[in-house]
Amino acid sequence: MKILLADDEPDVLAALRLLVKAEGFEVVTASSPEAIVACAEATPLDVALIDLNYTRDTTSGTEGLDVLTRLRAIDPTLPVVVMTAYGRIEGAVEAMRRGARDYVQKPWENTRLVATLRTQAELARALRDAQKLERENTAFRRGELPTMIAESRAMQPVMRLIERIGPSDANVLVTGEHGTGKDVVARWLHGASKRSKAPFVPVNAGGLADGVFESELFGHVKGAFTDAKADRVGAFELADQGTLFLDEIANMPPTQQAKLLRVLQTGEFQPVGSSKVRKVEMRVVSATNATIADEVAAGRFREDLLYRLNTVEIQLPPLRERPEDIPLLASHFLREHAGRYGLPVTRFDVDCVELLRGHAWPGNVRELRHAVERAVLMAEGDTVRADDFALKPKPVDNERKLEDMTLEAAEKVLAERALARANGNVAEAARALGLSRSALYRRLAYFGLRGGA
Ligand SMILES: Nc1ncnc2c1ncn2[C@@H]1O[C@H](COP(=O)(O)OP(=O)(O)OP(=O)(O)O)[C@@H](O)[C@H]1O
Repeated sequence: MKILLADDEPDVLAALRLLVKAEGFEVVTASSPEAIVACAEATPLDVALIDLNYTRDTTSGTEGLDVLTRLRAIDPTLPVVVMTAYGRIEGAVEAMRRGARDYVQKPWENTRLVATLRTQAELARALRDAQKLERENTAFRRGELPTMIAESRAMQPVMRLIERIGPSDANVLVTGEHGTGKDVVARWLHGASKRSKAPFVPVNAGGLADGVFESELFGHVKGAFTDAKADRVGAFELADQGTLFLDEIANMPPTQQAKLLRVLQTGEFQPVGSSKVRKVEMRVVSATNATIADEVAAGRFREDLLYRLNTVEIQLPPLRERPEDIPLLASHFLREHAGRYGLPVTRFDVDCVELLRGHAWPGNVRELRHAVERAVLMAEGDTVRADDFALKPKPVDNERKLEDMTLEAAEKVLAERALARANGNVAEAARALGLSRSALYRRLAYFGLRGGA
């Protein structure tokens, strides 16, 4: 989570920075109204903590209030918390009237300040997600399915399974490493089901603090807790008749697992602070990158909850096990990013395919997507070249690949590596390979390689 801290006193900024960094926030700082605005324009933020007074006008707080108005214009969903000096509550009241989400008085109390910032960031994230969801659900209602490229042999059984169970009501657990496309599969399943006119609601189930979990899933009523300034509809209610997508389920703490299980068993829940029981009906698709059977065996994940979730399990292979999809995915991402940035890039140079297929892709499809995005931005003219990718050769992968090579190809790779290690000195490389210098020269000429000495 990214936070902007703004104050004109360097000591205050330093103390705040230390405090929130230790809590896992990523920090940017500003010490003038202009810098605050510039920062908010340049970086996506989760929350801003701004002082109301700056040197030009140290006590009235009007500079801070102006900044607040400008921040609201840049991004109305950015939660702003204001700081005032002790005893200057009027400024805080006016700031709240102008859209600040909360205020703290100096000297602040660390625990409370951090809790306020975290709550505001999480609530704002939920609001932003809801807006994104609305846009996506409009696409589902039009009958659109997300693009899913899966031509490789390893993906064929997966695709057959997805197509067969898509229209059914079965709960599905999607497993696979980070970035393998679990989210895409969940959306596809929803889009292909009879529920596609009802909402698809994703929840990062593994990333919610206890205080936010219930509010996020079950909603709350106004006044249920200090920050509950209005009623909030939870994910369960939003997903009624549709699909609830629970991501990162293996990271849920035991208390949350128990609460989730209860609702899945009964279909009933109560929003926080309400005594009214709501009843809902939905399909649940969940996802994890952990080996969930191991989590159950280790006692970290409830077996009865797993049975509720994994009526069908879909295992997505990592990208390195489906290299045939790499060129197709790369072309798809090239079109996407060229379109997004309005660039005339239309093709890859031939070397690129070899480069991309040879990379190990520990971050899977997401890493490939980012790599293509960068390359599209770097490309000159209409063609992406191998140099436009910032891919480092992966020694581990080369080792593995030697086994798949013909003897001649492996010999060439070994000669290249020996030369590289000897900084191009043929005599030294020959010694390392156990060849005479002239024998290595002959091999190099044959392979079209050149030694430097
Ligand atoms: N088969 C595919 N065809 C097209 N795009 C894909 C495919 N698989 C993944 N992507 C794209 O790759 C990116 C990562 O995919 P996604 O978010 O679905 O992965 P994930 O497994 O849910 O990741 P994480 O475990 O980190 O949540 C997304 O931008 C997604 O659109």
